[in-house]
Formats: sequence, C-alpha cells, structure tokens
Amino acid sequence: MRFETCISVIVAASIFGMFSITDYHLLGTTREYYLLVAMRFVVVSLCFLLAFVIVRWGSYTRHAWLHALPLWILATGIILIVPLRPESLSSQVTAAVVATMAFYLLIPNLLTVVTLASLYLSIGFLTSAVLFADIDSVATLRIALLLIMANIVGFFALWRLEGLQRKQFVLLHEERDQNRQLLKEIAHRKALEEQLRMVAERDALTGLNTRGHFMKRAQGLLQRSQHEKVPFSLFMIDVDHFKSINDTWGHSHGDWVLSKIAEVCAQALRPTDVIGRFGGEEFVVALPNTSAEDAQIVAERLKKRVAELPLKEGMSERRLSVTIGVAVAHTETADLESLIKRADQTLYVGKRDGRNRVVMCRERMEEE
Ligand SMILES: Nc1nc2c(ncn2[C@@H]2O[C@H](COP(=O)(O)OP(=O)(O)OP(=O)(O)O)[C@@H](O)[C@H]2O)c(=O)[nH]1
Repeated sequence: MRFETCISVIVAASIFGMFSITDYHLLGTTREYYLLVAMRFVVVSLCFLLAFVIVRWGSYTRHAWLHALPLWILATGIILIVPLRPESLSSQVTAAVVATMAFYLLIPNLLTVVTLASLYLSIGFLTSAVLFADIDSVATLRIALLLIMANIVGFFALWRLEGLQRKQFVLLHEERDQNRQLLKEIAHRKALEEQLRMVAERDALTGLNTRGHFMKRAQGLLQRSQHEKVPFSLFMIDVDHFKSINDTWGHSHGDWVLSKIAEVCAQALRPTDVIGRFGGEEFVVALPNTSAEDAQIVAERLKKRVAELPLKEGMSERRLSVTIGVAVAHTETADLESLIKRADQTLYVGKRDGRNRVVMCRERMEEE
C-alpha cells in the first residue's frame, strides 16, 4: 500500500509539474507564468517529500491521513491554477474531473478521507471558478454538475470496491482460521498416533518393547541372521522368587524392582540386541550375530549386574537374582516361536535346578 501510494503520488505530481510546458505556451514569460511555475514547484516538491515519508513511515492503518495529504496538496494546486490561468477554464474542468475520479480510485479503503479531499477539490475549484474566471450561472451549473457526477461515480466505485475487498478479507480470515484449525487437528492426531504407537510398542512399566513389538523386531533380526548365515541367540529371563518381593514389600516395590532389572539388562546389551518384557517378571532378549559362547558370557553378565543391583532402603537383607535360559539358532529353518519355546524350557530347567543361574539349551548344543 505504501509503495503503491508513493508511486501514484510521484506520477500524479510529475504530470502536474509537466503542465508548466503548456503554461509557458499559453502565458509566455509573464508574472502569472512565474507564479504558476513556483506554485507547481511547491506542489511537486511537497508531494515528492510526502511520497518519501509515506514509503518510510506511512502505515496505512495507523497514518491514513498521511496517505490523504498529497490529495489535499494536489487539490490546492488545481484550485490555484484557476486565478492564474482563468482563460483556460474548460481544460482545467477536465483536469478537476479526472483528478476527482483518480482520488477515489487511487486510495482504496479510505472512503471518508478520500471523499473529504474530493469534496474539497470540487467545492474549492467551483468557488475559484466563480470568483476568478468570470463565468455565468449556466457555466457554473455545468461545472457543478460535472464535479457532482465525478464525485458520485468515484464514491460508488470506491464504495463497491471497499465492500468487495472487505468480503474478500473476511473470507481470507475464515480460510486462515480453518487452516490453523486443520493444522492443530493434524498435530493432535499425530500426537495421538504417537501415543498409540508407544502404547503398542513400549511396556508402560519398564519402557521395554512389548511382547508383540519384540516378536516383530526379533523376527526381522532372525531372518537377517539366517540370510547372513550367522548365529542368533535368544534369552528368556525370569526374576527369582518375585512373588515374595511383592508379598513382602508390596506391588509398588515389586514394580520398582522390575523397572530396575529392565534398566540394567538394557544397559548391559549391545545396541543391536533387542529386549522385551514378555509378561509379569519375565524378559526376553534377541541377540543377532551371537554364538552360544558369547551368549553365555552376556547372560552371565546380565545375571551378575542384576545381583549387584542396589535395592531400596528396607530391602537390604534381600539379594535379587534371575534365571536365564539361552537358546541358539544355527539352522536356516529355525523359527522364532520354537526358539522361544526352547529358551523357556531351558529357563524352567534352571528354575528346577535351584535358580540364579544361566542354562544353555542342550538341544541346541547337540545340534551344533
Ligand atoms: N509388582 C508386579 N508384580 C507382577 C507384575 N507382573 C506379575 N507380577 C507378579 O509376579 C509374580 C510372579 O510369581 P511366580 O510366577 O510365582 O514366580 P516367582 O515368585 O518369581 O517364582 P519363580 O519364578 O519360580 O522364582 C506374581 O505374584 C505376579 O503377581 C508386575 O507388573 N508388577
């Protein structure tokens, strides 16, 4: 808006200044001519100055009057031409009519401000014509009617334009609101999806993979190991005498113990290993590219870390322990379900033999 006003003012003022050429042809180097040139110079200079001010500081909403000021200056210039060149009144009437229409069309959305400037031009011009151009009543009426017509046409054109622009503005805002609403909804849905994914994939108590998610990830790892022809190991880990922890200190302590065991186990594994909570106090670990010997070392390490876990105050007389059943897949036909079953059976051998131990699946060893 600032830029448009600035350009319009500069163009209008330049055209106003260029009329000095016709002034010279009409008046020659007379006193009136010099007065006219001086007046035009003042008007053009003021307009250029205002154009500069508008482009720098002329906020259209806060300083609307600044945008209207050049209109008043140009109107004053047009009014002042009449006493200096009264014999060319007819061409000045045309200029006044064109200027009135231009005022309405060049400054949008400021109907009151523009109407006042245009009325000032029309009334001032008519008064000046009556006072200085020596016109009869018919000519006065003709000029008045022309100016009234220019004002009415300009006023209604701007009024309609303003209405349309307002409607467009409202629609634009509605559209923006809807878009904002839509973006909010999308973000909300994404957050919900993320929450759902977390619920489906992460165990709420320990933060480990849920059984379903573990199965999915372990299946992928097993297939990859089989494809690359590298060994794949699987642990089933069960906390020993966990029921008595719950019975002695309550479920909240039991929960705390579970989350601590999950934490140390997860920390003791490689980033490529996958650990999940299989249910209750049972955990499962998939170790790709891990031989039976390496798996046993890792399982012993887990067992040791759990045994070293510092317990809560009041639980000090108790030491934690886990039993781990390890199964290893070497053949390309081994499937995850049967591997888990074997590790589970091995775990129960360990439980039967006194707990707090790592037991390797014999069946697998023999197959090897
Ligand atoms: N606090 C807590 N307890 C759980 C949770 N899930 C299962 N349990 C309890 O874990 C206990 C498991 O008991 P059992 O299956 O008898 O096993 P155990 O006492 O560890 O005995 P062994 O495995 O034979 O050494 C049960 O009392 C369950 O209620 C849980 O999320 N939080």
